[in-house]
Amino acid sequence: MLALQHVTKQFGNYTAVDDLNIEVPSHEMLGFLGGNGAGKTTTFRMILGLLEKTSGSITYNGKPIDYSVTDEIGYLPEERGLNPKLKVSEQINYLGQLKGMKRTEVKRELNYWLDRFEVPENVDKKIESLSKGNQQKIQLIGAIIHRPKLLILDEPFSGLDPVNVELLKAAVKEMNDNGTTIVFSSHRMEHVEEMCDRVCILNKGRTVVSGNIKQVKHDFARKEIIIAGEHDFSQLQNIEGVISCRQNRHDVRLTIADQSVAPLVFEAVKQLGYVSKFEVAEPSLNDIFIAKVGHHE
Ligand SMILES: Nc1ncnc2c1ncn2[C@@H]1O[C@H](COP(=O)(O)OP(=O)(O)OP(=O)(O)O)[C@@H](O)[C@H]1O
Repeated sequence: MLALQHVTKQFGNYTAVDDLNIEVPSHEMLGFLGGNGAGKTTTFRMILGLLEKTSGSITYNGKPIDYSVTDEIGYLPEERGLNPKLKVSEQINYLGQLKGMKRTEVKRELNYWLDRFEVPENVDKKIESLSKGNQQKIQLIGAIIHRPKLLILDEPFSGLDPVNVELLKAAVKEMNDNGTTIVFSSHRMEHVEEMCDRVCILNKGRTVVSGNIKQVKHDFARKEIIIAGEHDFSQLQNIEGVISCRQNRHDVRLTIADQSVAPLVFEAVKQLGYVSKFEVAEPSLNDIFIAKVGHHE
């Protein structure tokens, strides 16, 4: 279990992370969301001991994180740090040996991941000759080469095309299925929604939402109603408790203040006539993010 209790980080008078509490049980995956400057990278750096916290406690399996456990941890930093002049095999060998691996082990793992990421031909190429997306694959391989028990990924899927996003997501999911505890930051709500058990949303250093994603959605009072039919539904937005009404190409989506508004909307829709769909759905993480943070950059 990774546990952060009352963690605060101040840079001078500026509080970048404010009284943060997070628990990630072993084998679970936490999605760490927040706008630009919310404090995600600062939190990761404190977990890894790269940055001193101002106050609070950070423990992994009940103990402070120090050099005795760093070999169990993998980290994909936001500022990618590969040496452009090295060959892929040299770079990964260097990182693997820092984690105490033998050359033969590194070679076996590297070949496995290069195959998984569909770039086995890159093994002897210089990093600087690879595309940005392929460099990112190598950087991720560097973070997971030693099969860490705890994996911290700062924006692992940013800047990738959709095919490569899927490849890297599948790898991260595989690590989690094999028992690795994972924390990753993202600006993409749907990645977190799809992959994680838990979520923590930060806004200006403070937690605005935290917990099991199903529970967070359940507890969030607002719901979404999806209606499909051939009528003009615009009058529905006049019903008390309807917060917004969006007409999409194939359906209409209403945000309602809480579940009790749904029967009122249903009665009004019945008056209009036949509809092919009427569904009361849990809000998406995107809805929750926008409601709690106020915008989505
Ligand atoms: N070394 C530093 N000195 C002073 N302020 C800093 C330092 N590092 C970060 N900050 C500030 O702390 C705040 C949080 O930054 P951080 O990089 O943790 O945000 P983030 O959530 O990772 O943002 P992004 O999504 O844009 O990467 C920002 O206002 C940033 O300017």
